[in-house]
Amino acid sequence: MQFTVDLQKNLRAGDRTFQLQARFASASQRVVVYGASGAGKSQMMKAVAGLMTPDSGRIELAGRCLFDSAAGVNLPPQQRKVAYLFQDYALFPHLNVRQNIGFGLLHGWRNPLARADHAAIRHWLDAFELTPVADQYPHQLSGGQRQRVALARALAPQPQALLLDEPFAALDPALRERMRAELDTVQRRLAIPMLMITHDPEDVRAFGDHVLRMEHGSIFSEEENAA
Ligand SMILES: Nc1ncnc2c1ncn2[C@@H]1O[C@H](COP(=O)(O)OP(=O)(O)OP(=O)(O)O)[C@@H](O)[C@H]1O
Repeated sequence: MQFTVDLQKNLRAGDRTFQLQARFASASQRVVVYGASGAGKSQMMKAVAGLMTPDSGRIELAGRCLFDSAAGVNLPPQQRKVAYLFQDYALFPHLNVRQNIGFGLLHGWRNPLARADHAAIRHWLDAFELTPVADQYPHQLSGGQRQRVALARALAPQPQALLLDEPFAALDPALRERMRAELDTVQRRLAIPMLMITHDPEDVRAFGDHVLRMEHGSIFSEEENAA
């Protein structure tokens, strides 16, 4: 199995409660979970990434246990070896493109400028055609360039899985199509397991080898297509 997720979490905000009961297993490398706003998709992703601790359950990625409440396992996010791409890309505004990509690789560096020309950074700059804008800052980039920087930064530390939260939501339609094609190529080239949450049917069509539907905190299986 590439993904085994079975988690429970009771979320409370004031007198409102939300019960997350996400359960699925997939042998596919491209799993898409879709559902309306508020269905619980982001909370599930946070649990997989280690940014939210479920009340109980078990999470495995490619046979590696990340969380198991019964066994007392709860790996911290940095040990999970997953890349989490947020909707808004969350690039560091005060770091240029080269430094943003290098951040994950050179975690804890004291002087970003001195160490930023690492061979791996050059590789990713090249792979995503970002070399011409390597010294520019996020606010000086187009939406597509920002998305490519975020993807390069996520992939640079060679994660074992890619988690994507509405990765194209902020892009205009033409760019969205291009970036979908780009992600499609990159995922196939690296053969990296990918879990995407979205409410866009086009994402489901493009990446849903295994499609799951989420409603009111629970997951329903839809279909598993040949890769
Ligand atoms: N920290 C929290 N405490 C309590 N409830 C929360 C918390 N975070 C989210 N929720 C609730 O959990 C539910 C699921 O939220 P979540 O962000 O996972 O939905 P989503 O499916 O990702 O929606 P969207 O597509 O809009 O991002 C919502 O009802 C939300 O109000």
